[in-house]
Amino acid sequence: MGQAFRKLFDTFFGNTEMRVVMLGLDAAGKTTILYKLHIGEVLSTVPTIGFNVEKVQYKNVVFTVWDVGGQEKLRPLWRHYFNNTDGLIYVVDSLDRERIGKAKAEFQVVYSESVKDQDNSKTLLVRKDSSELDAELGCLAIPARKLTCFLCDASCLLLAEEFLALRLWTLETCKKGAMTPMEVCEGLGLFELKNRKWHIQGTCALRGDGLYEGLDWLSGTLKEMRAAGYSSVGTSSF
Ligand SMILES: Nc1nc2c(ncn2[C@@H]2O[C@H](COP(=O)(O)OP(=O)(O)OP(=O)(O)O)[C@@H](O)[C@H]2O)c(=O)[nH]1
Ligand SMILES: [Mg+2]
Repeated sequence: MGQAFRKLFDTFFGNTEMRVVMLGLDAAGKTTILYKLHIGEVLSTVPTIGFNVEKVQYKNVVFTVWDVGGQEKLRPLWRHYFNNTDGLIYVVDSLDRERIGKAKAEFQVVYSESVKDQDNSKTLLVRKDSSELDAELGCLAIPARKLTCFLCDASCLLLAEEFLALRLWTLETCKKGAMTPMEVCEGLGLFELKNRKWHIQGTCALRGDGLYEGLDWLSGTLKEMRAAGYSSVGTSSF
């Protein structure tokens, strides 16, 4: 009983480690997000060949964030990073309407690989706008295969609330041609995901808007799941 209580206490109040991989098409904004979170600054980036990895402490969670290059020739390697992670941040440029189909196709590959190989992976999706825009949006999703229907319902409710807020927030941005969160969800086929918990979040990596809200949701969800007996951190192959 004492031990069980301790475990529950640690889950909510102790330091927790979480391994997250960040994927998305080239120039989606992954490296910008990584360093905005890591050092609080917007670095001038070049296309990532291989990966960057940094630790990001947020509240009592230490995220190890893997940022993997998104160029076409690097995408076949994504699945290797997806293994043994707690979550996936999938970054989409909300102005890149032309490539939303491509973003979906690549996401589906990662998703089906995770279903095939893993029984404990989750996905977090983030979407951002392009540089011309002031207001920026995001889309983020976390599938988690072991979640119960109750948790799936909970994520739907959360999503609905988020949408209300995001819709207002993004009116101006939408006028400028960016996809709405709903459009990104539909574009990526998120509503078709089965047995996964996911969440949508507006972000602007340049200003940092939405990034910590995304981590907040991610860490809260992870803790919830661990408290429910879900153990997700595997041994990393890196
Ligand atoms: N407006 C805006 N521009 C962004 C945002 N995030 C990144 N950018 C810009 O998008 C461009 C590409 O960003 P990167 O972070 O290098 O993209 P990446 O996803 O790491 O690209 P690869 O390494 O090739 O996979 C840069 O010019 C960034 O300044 C954002 O949230 N808003
Ligand atoms: Mg990069």
